[in-house]
Amino acid sequence: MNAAGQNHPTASRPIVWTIAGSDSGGGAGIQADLLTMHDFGVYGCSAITANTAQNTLGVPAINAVADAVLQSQLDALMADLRPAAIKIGLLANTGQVRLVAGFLRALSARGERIPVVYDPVAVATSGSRLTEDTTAAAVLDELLPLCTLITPNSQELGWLAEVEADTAETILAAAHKVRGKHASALLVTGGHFEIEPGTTADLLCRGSGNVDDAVAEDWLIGTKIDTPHTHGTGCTLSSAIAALLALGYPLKDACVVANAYVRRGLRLGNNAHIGGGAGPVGHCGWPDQLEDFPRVLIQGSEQAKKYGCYRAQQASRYAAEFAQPDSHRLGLYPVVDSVEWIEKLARAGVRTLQLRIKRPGDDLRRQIEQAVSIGRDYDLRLFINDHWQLAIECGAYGVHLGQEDLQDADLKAIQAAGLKLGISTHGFFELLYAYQYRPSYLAIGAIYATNTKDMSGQLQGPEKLARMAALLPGYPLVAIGGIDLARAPVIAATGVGSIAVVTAVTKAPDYRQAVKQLSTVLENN
Ligand SMILES: Cc1ncc(COP(=O)(O)OP(=O)(O)O)c(N)n1
Ligand SMILES: Cc1nc(C(=O)O)sc1CCOP(=O)(O)O
Ligand SMILES: [Mg+2]
Repeated sequence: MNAAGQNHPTASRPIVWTIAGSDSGGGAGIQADLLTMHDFGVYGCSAITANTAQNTLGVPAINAVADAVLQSQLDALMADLRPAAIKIGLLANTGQVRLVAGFLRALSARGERIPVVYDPVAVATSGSRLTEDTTAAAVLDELLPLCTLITPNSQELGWLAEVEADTAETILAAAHKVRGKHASALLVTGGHFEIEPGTTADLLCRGSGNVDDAVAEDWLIGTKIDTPHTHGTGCTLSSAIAALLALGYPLKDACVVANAYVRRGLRLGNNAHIGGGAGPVGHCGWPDQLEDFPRVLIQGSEQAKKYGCYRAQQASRYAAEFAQPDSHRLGLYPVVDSVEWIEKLARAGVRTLQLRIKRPGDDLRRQIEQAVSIGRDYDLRLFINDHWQLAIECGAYGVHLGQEDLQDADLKAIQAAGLKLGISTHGFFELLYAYQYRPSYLAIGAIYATNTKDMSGQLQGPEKLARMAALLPGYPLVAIGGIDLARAPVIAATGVGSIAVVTAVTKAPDYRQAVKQLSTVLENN
C-alpha cells in the first residue's frame, strides 16, 4: 500500500509532471520527484532539463539539454498526459526559464488552471552551483508570475532577492522582495538556518491569489533532525506539494503535510550506506506521526517575538492549555439553536450539547442563562457558540470558537474563568494551528457537504478525517458536517470520540430515536 492508502495500482490517479534535472546519484531531481509522487499515489511524468553527473559528494557536470529536447518532452506530455499539477525543479539556464515560462503562459492563455510549484534549484545541498547567475532575473520577471507556489531555501531566496537571508527579519524582507507584485505564494524552507537553536523553520507567505490582498505569513517550526542524509529534500518537498495539490489539497494543507513527509524521510531515511557523502532523504510513506508535523507559530505567543511576527494586541488575549473535559470521548454532540432543544435533548439523555444562536435577539443573555441552568440540572457539557463573553458571565461549561475568532476572543479570560474551549478546524493546517492552543477539544469539519452552513471548499471526507484523527490519539476530537446515521459508523471508526450533528437530530422524524441510534454507534466503537 502506498502513502495515499491505495492498494490498487490501476485506481484512477491524477497525473503530475516534474520538469527538472536527472540526478545520476538517484537522490534528488527527477528521481526523488518520481519516488515522492508514487508515494502519494499520483502518476508522475517527467520532462528532463539536464542530465546532471552527480553523486553524494558533489556535482561534476550539469549537462543541460537543448531547448528543442525540452520542448519535445513537454509537447509529447501535453498531447496525451495532461497534468493535474506541475512541479518545476532545475532550470539550467535562462533559455530554459523562458521556454518553460512560455509553455505555462500558453497553457494559461487557453484557460488551463493548473497548479505550478517551482523549486528554484540554484544551489545543491553540497553547496554546488546548479544554474547560471543570469537566470534569476528571468525567473523573477517571467516564471514567478505563473507559479502557484515557489519553494526556495534561504540561499535560493538570497540569490533571487540579491540579499543575505539568514535571520527571521532578513528572510521576511527578502520574501516580500521576491514576492513583489506577484500573487504566487512562497514557502522558504528552513534547513539552512536556525532562528532558535535545535529547530528548523519554514516561512509560508500566501495571499488570496489577488495581488492587492493582504499576505498571511506563517512560520512552520520543527525540531531539527540530526542527520547528514538530506540530499533531495527540496525536490521531495516541492513534488510532495504538487502531488497533494493534484489530489485537491488546499495549498496550506499541502505545505504542512509535505513538510511532515520530508521530516519523516529525514527521521526514518536510514540511508547511511548510500555513497560516501550526504545520502538521500528517505521516501517513507504517509506521515502518520504528529512528531513529524510542524508546529504552526501563533503570532500572539511569546515565541513569535523571535520570528518577527509578534502581535502585541493578540498577545494580550492569548492563552493555551485549556481545562480538559472529564472524558476525551464526548459522545453524541447535537448543535442546536434554542433553549427548547437543549431541554428536550437533555431529557433524551444527551450529555454534550451546543447552543448556536446565529441571529441573536434582545433576549440572548436570557437564553444563555436558561441553557446554562438546564446544563447544571442535567450535568451537561454545554458549550456556547461564538458568545464567549456571555458564556463567561453566565458560568457556562464551555465555549466553542471558530478559527477566525481566535485572534479577537479573550482566551485569557475564558481560561481564567475555567471554561472549556472547543475550536473548529478545517484541514491539516488549521488542526495544527488550533492544537497549539491545547483546547479542550478540536472539531474537524466539514466531513461531508451540509445544508446547514456553506462549507464548500472545506470538505474533508472520511479518509482525511481518519488521517487527522490518527495524529492525535487520545485527544478529544469531534467530527462535524453532513453526518447522519448511515455515515456515522465510518466516522466513529476513525477513532474520533464525538460526532456533532445539527439536522441528523433536529430534522429527524423522531429525535429521541435518532439520539439513541447515533449514541449507540459511538458507544460501539
Ligand atoms: C462542534 C462544532 N464544530 C464546529 C463548529 C463550527 O463553528 P464555527 O467555525 O465557529 O462556525 P459557526 O458554528 O459559528 O458558524 C461548531 N459550531 N461546533
Ligand atoms: C455548524 C457547522 N460547522 C461546521 C464546520 O465544519 O465547522 S459544519 C456545520 C454544520 C453541521 O450541520 P449538519 O450536521 O446539519 O450537517
Ligand atoms: Mg462560531
